[in-house]
Amino acid sequence: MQEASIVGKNLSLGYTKQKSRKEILQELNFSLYDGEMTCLLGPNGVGKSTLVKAILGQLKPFTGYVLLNGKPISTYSNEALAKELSVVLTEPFLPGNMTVGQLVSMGRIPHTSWTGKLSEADLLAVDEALEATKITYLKDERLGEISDGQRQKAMIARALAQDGKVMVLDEPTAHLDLVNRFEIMHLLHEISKTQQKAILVVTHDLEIALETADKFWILNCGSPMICGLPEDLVISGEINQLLPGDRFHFSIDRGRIELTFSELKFDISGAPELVQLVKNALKKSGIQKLDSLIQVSGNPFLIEYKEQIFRSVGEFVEGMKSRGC
Ligand SMILES: Nc1ncnc2c1ncn2[C@@H]1O[C@H](COP(=O)(O)OP(=O)(O)OP(=O)(O)O)[C@@H](O)[C@H]1O
Repeated sequence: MQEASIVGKNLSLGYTKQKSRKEILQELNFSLYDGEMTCLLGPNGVGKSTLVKAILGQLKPFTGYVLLNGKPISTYSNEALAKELSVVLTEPFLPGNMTVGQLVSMGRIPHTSWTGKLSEADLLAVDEALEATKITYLKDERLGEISDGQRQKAMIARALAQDGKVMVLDEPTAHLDLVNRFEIMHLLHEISKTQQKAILVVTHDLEIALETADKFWILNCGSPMICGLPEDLVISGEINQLLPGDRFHFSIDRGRIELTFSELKFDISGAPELVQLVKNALKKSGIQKLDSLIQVSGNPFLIEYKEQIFRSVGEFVEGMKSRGC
């Protein structure tokens, strides 16, 4: 039986201004399981940060409750909460002259005595956190003199040193390049497994989340939150709730978001990945209709159309344009 450190029951969340209530999310039910990385996805403004605030005990629900280790989160003191919940927020203020080691040591604050002095156990926890995030070599570097990806890993190391059972990260990969985004998400997934932590990551990176997350929570305006295995949500088509309108869809075959070509009239034969590339190029160049079969083959790549051979997609598109298509 899986253990859930965080449970939400019948939550309705929102904000109160003067005496009027603005309800943002209704009827939320969820469990954040230990040893799993869950990604929270949804369009801008749907209420992801609002839900995170409720999970962190910073926003009182209109109705329902959040349980942390089986106890209402509202019954935890700030100190007790800091021992259970580690948070990595977007763009925190970090003094540039602080070293990575000092930042990670800050994660131990909830555990130190009033003197603030780090014990042997605290120092060990800091070293372990640096090691788990593979940044021991950065310990003495200043935050102002390392890359964004390295700084993000340092923030994760600080959260790890805090040693809460639950880690909540709000867009930890924002502003990072593709490789760093993959690396951070893989790292978080690895930590969830090796340290049996319940990790919640707010992200807009659908494709990387699909590769790395154990569970998805999908928020969409006006519909109930969807919780499930990413793979099941792809198979059921529920993943498409993240792709509003009909311009895009999620392709099961290719495991990625694709343009929907319903308005395009092409008859193309060949390997699906090559067909997709040719369709993309035709669509971008404004060609919507070709009346004969387009045959695409690889090794060597060529396109045959009305008995004419084209050796690249560019050559084909130019050829079609010159025919006035
Ligand atoms: N303090 C606040 N007072 C009143 N309304 C708020 C407050 N904070 C957020 N909102 C509103 O709640 C809604 C959800 O905002 P929230 O920040 O939770 O969305 P989000 O999904 O995290 O968006 P994003 O992806 O852009 O970060 C928005 O309509 C927003 O205007």
